[in-house]
Amino acid sequence: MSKQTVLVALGGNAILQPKQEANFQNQYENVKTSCQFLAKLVHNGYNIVVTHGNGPQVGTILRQNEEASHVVPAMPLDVCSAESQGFIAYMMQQALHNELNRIGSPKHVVSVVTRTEVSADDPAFANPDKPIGVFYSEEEAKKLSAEKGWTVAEDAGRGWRRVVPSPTPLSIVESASIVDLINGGHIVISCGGGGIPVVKKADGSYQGVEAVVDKDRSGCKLAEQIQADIFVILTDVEHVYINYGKENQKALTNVTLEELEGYIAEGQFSAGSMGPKIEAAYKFAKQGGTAIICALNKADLALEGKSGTRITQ
Ligand SMILES: Nc1ncnc2c1ncn2[C@@H]1O[C@H](COP(=O)(O)OP(=O)(O)O)[C@@H](O)[C@H]1O
Ligand SMILES: NC(=O)OP(=O)(O)O
Repeated sequence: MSKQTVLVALGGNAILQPKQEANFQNQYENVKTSCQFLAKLVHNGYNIVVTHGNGPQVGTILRQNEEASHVVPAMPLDVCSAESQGFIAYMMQQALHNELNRIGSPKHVVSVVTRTEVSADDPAFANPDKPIGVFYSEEEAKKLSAEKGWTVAEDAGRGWRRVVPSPTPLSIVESASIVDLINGGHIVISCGGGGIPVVKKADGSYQGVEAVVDKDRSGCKLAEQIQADIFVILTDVEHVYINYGKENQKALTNVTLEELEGYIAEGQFSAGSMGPKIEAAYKFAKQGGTAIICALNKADLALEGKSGTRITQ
């Protein structure tokens, strides 16, 4: 039987936990731990393509650029996205290579600078809602908004953050090259931070735009374009739950699209946290694939059907 291709989307906690300082050492230590779990999947015989978030990192890079603009020219947000993609991919490439060597499953790990096509007319450009950077109190966030002209918003009950436009991904520009790399036996890290947002002009050329694409939504698009067998969204909870955080909380293990539609209608999944993951998983399953939402440290068990929430038609 040919190997199954799994598109793995790594959540923010896999790189930086909410209360940690965003220094290199903290992020690299987290990435090293995450790569132990990714290496297990490779060892268990899956082809893996890894994508990841960049919200905290792209926000920090943007702020560095803005604060230092009197000394060195500031780069636009799409360039900051590219920087964050390269920085995170470097950590993962290094950590995954080292872990695969350690466990005796050496493989080539390669990262692709990936662009995501979006529409210049996407209504998200007039309605910024993607949180980036660090968390603030409401008071600090409103002060920064007044001083610097930022748009700020409350982020899923966790504090206040700067928000930027997050258009819908239409297509992953490098998907054909990613397929070639998978077929060549490489482990591919791609589409990090949702991909660098670009718009296509009438003459076929692309131009970067200032936005940050949601990594779960672009992960779904990439999974579709590379015809992945399974789309796994790794986060910090073992399952998707109904009545999450309440006394009658219940873990979902296997769920059909019809059941999921009911839960969505009941408002079971918070916008800004579980909501986008459910949206992406639903879309992938609707096309006939298997989507799994599970905890990073149980990814191998989830692929065996022993953990996580599995969404199918
Ligand atoms: N119905 C739900 N089931 C499980 N987790 C939920 C639910 N609703 C909200 N959440 C929250 O979603 C979080 C995962 O989303 P998020 O923090 O955005 O993930 P990541 O940064 O890993 O991409 C969980 O830690 C949990 O607090
Ligand atoms: N781009 C993106 O979705 O990043 P986070 O997952 O870190 O918010």
